[in-house]
Amino acid sequence: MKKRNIAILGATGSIGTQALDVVRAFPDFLEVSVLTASSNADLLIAQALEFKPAMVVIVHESGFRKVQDALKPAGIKVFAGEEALQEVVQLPRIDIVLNAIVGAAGLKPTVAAIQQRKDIALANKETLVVAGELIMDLVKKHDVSMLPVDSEHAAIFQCLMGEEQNPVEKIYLTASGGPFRGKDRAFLSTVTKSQALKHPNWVMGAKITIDSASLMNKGLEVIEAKWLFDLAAEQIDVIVHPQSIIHSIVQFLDGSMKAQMGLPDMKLPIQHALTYPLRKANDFERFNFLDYPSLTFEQADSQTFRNLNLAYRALQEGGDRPCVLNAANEVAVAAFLADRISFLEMSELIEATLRQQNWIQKPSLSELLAIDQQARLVAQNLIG
Ligand SMILES: NC(=O)C1=CN([C@@H]2O[C@H](COP(=O)(O)OP(=O)(O)OC[C@H]3O[C@@H](n4cnc5c(N)ncnc54)[C@H](OP(=O)(O)O)[C@@H]3O)[C@@H](O)[C@H]2O)C=CC1
Ligand SMILES: CC(=O)[C@@H](O)[C@H](O)COP(=O)(O)O
Ligand SMILES: [Mn+2]
Repeated sequence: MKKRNIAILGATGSIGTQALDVVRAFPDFLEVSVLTASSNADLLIAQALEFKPAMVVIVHESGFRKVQDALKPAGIKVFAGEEALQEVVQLPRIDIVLNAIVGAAGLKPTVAAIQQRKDIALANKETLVVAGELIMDLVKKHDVSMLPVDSEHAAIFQCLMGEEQNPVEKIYLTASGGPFRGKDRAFLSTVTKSQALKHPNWVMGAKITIDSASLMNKGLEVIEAKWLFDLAAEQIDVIVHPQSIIHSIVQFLDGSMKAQMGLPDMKLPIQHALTYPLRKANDFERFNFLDYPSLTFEQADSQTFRNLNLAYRALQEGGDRPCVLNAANEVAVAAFLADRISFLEMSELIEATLRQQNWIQKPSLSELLAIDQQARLVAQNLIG
């Protein structure tokens, strides 16, 4: 069987390193041609020496010399800078681009990859939050596959397989509830970043872990689902499921529901996207029902965790609102991680940024990129 050639953007992160575990599990099927990192030169060098890609990118110029010195003798081309991300995805031999960059920085490489007719394995949910309508139009225009890696969306995608003739009544995105599930606002007013960084079920990068704690992750996922599956906001519901075993659910017009389940292990959705439509045998740990005698469900507490409703509102208002929401959230999370604002101040900052930004109804890609930058400045100025 012909090998599948992949580019991994954000190879040094949580998704990127797990994607390389998946590649290690299928050496006869998957091969890596591009690896990228932002600044982690040492890990990028180690990965490149193991996987022998044709090209690597280190976004921060400061790491270029070190990476170049280490990889040039191995014949690996090294590039630096943000623009290089859009160039390396164009390598003709690449079949599929796994975008595991964090934040809106993932948007331009996704666009470049689609324009070069590469299939996309998308972990970078911010791509669809910022520019979902434009991205899905490009996917159609260039006739590429958009394969979700985010666990909930990978679950919905799998539930929809074989159901092409059957409209969806609604979907339920499951949410763990994060480390502060059941807590009130008085409790949240004093939480620290080390508490917020302890996700109950998943080990992930810092930004998404804070988003999970604030329920913004689920808000971003509602927007991501809208564009991936062409649904109305009213068709997307969130249900808290603290065990993170059921990864999401589709309900059809007859009331019947399909759910996808498995251990909380991102290697499963990553493998699904990289080997689609094949399900290849692996030796990853299997789920044991007796380890989980009870799977439970609760209503999301959107009074305490305001981000979920902010995301629904941004989706319903449309236009540039999800882009502004995302930019303000990225600034808020970075400020919380830098101990500059408190946990609850994150939602306040996002609300204030949304209030201060003008509303554009049908922004182009270049307008969205400009709005993203403006919203970041507004949010940063609000922090002071
Ligand atoms: N982790 C998970 O389990 C899940 C993650 N996701 C989504 O996947 C994406 C990646 O998440 P995760 O792996 O946790 O994040 P990490 O922070 O662990 O990794 C991010 C990766 O992107 C690189 N990077 C960071 N900033 C930039 C930038 N401005 N330009 C280019 N590259 C950059 C990092 O490089 P360096 O290491 O050098 O800093 C790193 O390789 C996010 O959108 C997240 O929401 C979705 C579902 C689950
Ligand atoms: C693994 C994954 O897909 C994450 O997005 C996860 O869902 C985060 O957990 P929460 O349900 O707590 O947001
Ligand atoms: Mn998810």
